Amino acid sequence: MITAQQLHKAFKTKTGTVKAVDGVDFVAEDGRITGLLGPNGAGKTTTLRMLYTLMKPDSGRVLVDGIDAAQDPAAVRRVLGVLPDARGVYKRLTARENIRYFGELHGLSKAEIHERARVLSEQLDMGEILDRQTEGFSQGQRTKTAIARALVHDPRNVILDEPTNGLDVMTTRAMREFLFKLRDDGRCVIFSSHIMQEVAALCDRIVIIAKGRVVADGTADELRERFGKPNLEDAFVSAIGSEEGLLA
Ligand SMILES: Nc1ncnc2c1ncn2[C@@H]1O[C@H](COP(=O)(O)OP(=O)(O)OP(=O)(O)O)[C@@H](O)[C@H]1O
Repeated sequence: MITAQQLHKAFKTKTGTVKAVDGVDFVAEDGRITGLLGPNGAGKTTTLRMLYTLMKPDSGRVLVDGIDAAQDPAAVRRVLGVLPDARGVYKRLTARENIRYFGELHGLSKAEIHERARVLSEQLDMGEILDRQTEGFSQGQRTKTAIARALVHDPRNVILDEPTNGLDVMTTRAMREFLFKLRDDGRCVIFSSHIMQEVAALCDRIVIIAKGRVVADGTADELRERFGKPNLEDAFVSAIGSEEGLLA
């Protein structure tokens, strides 16, 4: 379970201060897919970066399985798998070597790494690419490698920044199935997207973020009811107060 409590993060730029995240609160439960939905620049990536300990909040608290990320970031990382926005796959290594490297960083044995690579490559349909050097991989192949690498230590919590970004229809469908499987295993899955249809298709719970704040939070049905709209798209427009972000 991942809890974000009153997260704030501002960046100083040459032209002033940008409040990227301005009081974000939500709880992502186990066995659920929680989607952070918001237009470009809403603060999704910054929120996720604080959740996975890459960035310290100016104020507020992150708890992962009850562990305070500020007090014990290493323990948080052990129970977390992360697909960051920059996939960062090592291009001199094969996909399997990328997975192995992360497994070694997590202190897994050779046998454990071998088994996890087998299971993940099967689930992500990576058979043909597993032993290819990743240089020249397509976006989808890089994303799969980065996901397999992120999950090598079988974490209970999974955070994915725009996991279907740039994927074709078939790969997106396969990715959805994969995320459903993670959920059905009882994991806590959080992902971000600016594509409403994507979030609607995948999420049990939707957290709508605009201008660094949570403007609505609930199931698709709850959001439709709350805004008195027949479909999620209209509810989303009402929640964020404009049509920006719909033109995915
Ligand atoms: N390192 C930084 N320095 C300055 N401003 C930043 C930095 N990181 C993020 N921002 C600003 O914070 C705001 C939120 O950015 P963030 O990347 O979190 O949004 P996002 O919701 O993930 O957007 P997108 O859908 O476009 O990826 C934006 O205005 C962005 O320009």
